[in-house]
Amino acid sequence: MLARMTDFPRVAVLGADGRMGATVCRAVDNAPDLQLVARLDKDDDVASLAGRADVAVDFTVPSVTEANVHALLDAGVHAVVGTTGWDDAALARVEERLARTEGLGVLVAPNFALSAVLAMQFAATAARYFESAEVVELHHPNKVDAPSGTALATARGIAAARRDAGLGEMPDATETQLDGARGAVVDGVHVHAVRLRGLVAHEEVVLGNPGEQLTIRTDSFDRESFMPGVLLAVREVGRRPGLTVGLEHLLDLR
Ligand SMILES: NC(=O)C1=CN([C@@H]2O[C@H](COP(=O)(O)OP(=O)(O)OC[C@H]3O[C@@H](n4cnc5c(N)ncnc54)[C@H](O)[C@@H]3O)[C@@H](O)[C@H]2O)C=CC1
Ligand SMILES: O=C(O)C1=N[C@H](C(=O)O)C[C@H](O)C1
Repeated sequence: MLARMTDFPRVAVLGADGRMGATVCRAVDNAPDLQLVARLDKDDDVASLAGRADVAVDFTVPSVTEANVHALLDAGVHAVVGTTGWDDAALARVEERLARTEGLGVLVAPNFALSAVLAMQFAATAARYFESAEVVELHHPNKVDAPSGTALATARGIAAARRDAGLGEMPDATETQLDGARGAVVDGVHVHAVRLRGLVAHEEVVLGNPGEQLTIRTDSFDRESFMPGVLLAVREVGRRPGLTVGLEHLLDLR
């Protein structure tokens, strides 16, 4: 059965007992135009949502999120996904699955906070003008993946912009190092991950030229920062059949 978005979409949350899932449940509950109809966590059956939910929001763990999306599509439910761990192959499998199902939409976004979406955009815009660019992400110590999905997307955006501009490798004379001292390398961009009690989700992009530096920084001090973006995606996903990657497409930024 295919979900047809009503005026008051019925929303399910996957990962409802988690930090993000619980925050999303509260946000949906408080939204006058949305109905929270199901809170699922591990061991709950996604197939049970068929005919009961129009949209499901997935904030679970990287190891299960793709399977959840396929199960949601089987159940005829649109999906909004914030969970990290998506690579090109996983996205391509979902796109291929969507091509066989008219009318369903999936939106996957590495970050739903406006400041983070803008920071990624600003970093990609600035990248072509600087010799050097590195990404430092800083998160709470309960995070299970490193680097963050946002940092991966930021680094890939910087790398693509540098490639388009014909820039070569960044200057780096390092000959010897302790393992990890220069961070992970994502498409040629160094990415550093800090885990610190007290933090929520933060990222700094530093870009350097001789004699000058540009710093672009985004801070989510509270998970509330992700909620306007999540709710926007919930309201819009049914109007966007197929796969959408990134909240920027709903914000008219690209
Ligand atoms: N895109 C964005 O704006 C944001 C993305 N995230 C990402 O969202 C994900 C969740 O983050 P947190 O809420 O902090 O993690 P968390 O560990 O607090 O919550 C994950 C929840 O998923 C549940 N879960 C595990 N397997 C499941 C399954 N098969 N079905 C249903 N539920 C299952 C767990 O029991 C837990 O309750 C992470 O990948 C994180 O990086 C987090 C914040 C913002
Ligand atoms: O785990 C988190 O907390 C976050 N995860 C996402 C990521 O990995 O980019 C988004 C945000 O940084 C918070």
